[in-house]
Amino acid sequence: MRIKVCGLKYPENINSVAALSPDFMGFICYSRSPRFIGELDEDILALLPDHILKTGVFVNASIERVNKTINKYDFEAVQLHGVESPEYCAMLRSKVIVIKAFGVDEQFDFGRLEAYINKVDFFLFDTKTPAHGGSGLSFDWAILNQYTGDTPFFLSGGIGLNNLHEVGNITHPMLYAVDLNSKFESAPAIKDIDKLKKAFNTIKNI
Ligand SMILES: O=C(O)c1ccccc1NCC(=O)[C@H](O)[C@H](O)COP(=O)(O)O
Repeated sequence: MRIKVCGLKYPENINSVAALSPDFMGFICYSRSPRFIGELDEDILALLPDHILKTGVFVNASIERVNKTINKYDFEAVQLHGVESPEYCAMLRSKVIVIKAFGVDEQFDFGRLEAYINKVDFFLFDTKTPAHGGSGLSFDWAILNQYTGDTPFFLSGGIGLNNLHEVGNITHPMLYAVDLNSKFESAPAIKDIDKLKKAFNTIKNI
């Protein structure tokens, strides 16, 4: 099981999380989020180990702005949390790994995903909220049984030490990674390293 830690912003904390060797680190490029990276110095990210995929997280940004930000931070992946179209995703996929996020609730229609097949590398299933992400709320993971596609996915939304062990009960063959964010914070964008260490140990045994 791969691990993504999302919502990093502060240099010292970024380096402490990197020392845990997650597979992906997410940097929020959406100004309405409390985890927005703002004018984060690109030299901080340039020093991260190559095996950690630096991921820019966007919500309905223009392709120009996404491309500019990819170039600035040398992102290897983008995660898209708005209503980005399959064509938009395909344009970015010629350059970086594309993770398309969907807000899931009881009414979610997995048929919507068909248009994205071969246009994205991964789906990310998050809890549907008006804030687009970072809610700290989980959804009913049983809904994932309705997903019969073969694009691998990240499980996201309100994952914490309280429910992480239940991830081990998910037998879906396309579950690729778990996404850890607000449940591992002492304040927005400040990750609690001890909590993350516990989570990494749990995930290693899944
Ligand atoms: O984290 C945010 O503030 C955020 C805001 C807007 C769009 C996406 C955002 N985060 C993206 C993520 O990958 C989060 O890890 C995901 O939404 C789950 O967050 P949480 O429920 O806090 O675990």
